[in-house]
Amino acid sequence: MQKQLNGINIYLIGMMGAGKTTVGELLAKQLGYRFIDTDDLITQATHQSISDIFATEGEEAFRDIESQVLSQLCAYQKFVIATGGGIILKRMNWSYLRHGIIIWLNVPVEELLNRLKEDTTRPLLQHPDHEQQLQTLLEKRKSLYAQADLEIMINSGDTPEQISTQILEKIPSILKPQSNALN
Ligand SMILES: Nc1ncnc2c1ncn2[C@@H]1O[C@H](COP(=O)(O)OP(=O)(O)O)[C@@H](O)[C@H]1O
Ligand SMILES: O=C(O)C1=C[C@@H](OP(=O)(O)O)[C@@H](O)[C@H](O)C1
Ligand SMILES: [Mg+2]
Repeated sequence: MQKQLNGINIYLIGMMGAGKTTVGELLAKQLGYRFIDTDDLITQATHQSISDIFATEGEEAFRDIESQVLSQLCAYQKFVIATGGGIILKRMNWSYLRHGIIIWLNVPVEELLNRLKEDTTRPLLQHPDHEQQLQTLLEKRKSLYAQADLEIMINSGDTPEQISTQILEKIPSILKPQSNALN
């Protein structure tokens, strides 16, 4: 598979709680790729938690930093990149994401809710009604997530290992044949 990928990066997109970070780490191991999470890069670059950035500088400032971090990743190869759930919002980010293979982890709200019920780290989930908040965000974002190269439908009970395997099985179907323009 690595040979077929020819070093191209893999970007995981999807709602908060979709498993981008969890599945991404596994997928990287199976591909012999390195793993990176854009939120981690942002925290390292700013020495602030994501929540603190939202609280002190606001969401727009966070989105600008997120975009800068993403733009720098284009220079690298052989990475599985777990993105933040809102990375699809900025049109400019798609020009960076399109450097790689974009995979949407599509998880139903009830499963997201189940996974995030104890979560206190995500600033956009501080709304008292988590289900309503997730539903509203997903409705706004679904058409953007759907622009991914590959959609992985995930159901409750699907393990990270099963999802990673499913991704590996489906990637060949979206790889463009290597052009043999020189022959
Ligand atoms: N396939 C899965 N099944 C059950 N729980 C999962 C699965 N993938 C991730 N989780 C859990 O869901 C939460 C969010 O996972 P995470 O990888 O941080 O998602 P994201 O990066 O998309 O926000 C974590 O508690 C994680 O352990
Ligand atoms: O959905 C979003 O807008 C966000 C998702 C978070 O990342 P995860 O998707 O890893 O939770 C993080 O980037 C920030 O809280 C904003
Ligand atoms: Mg994450």
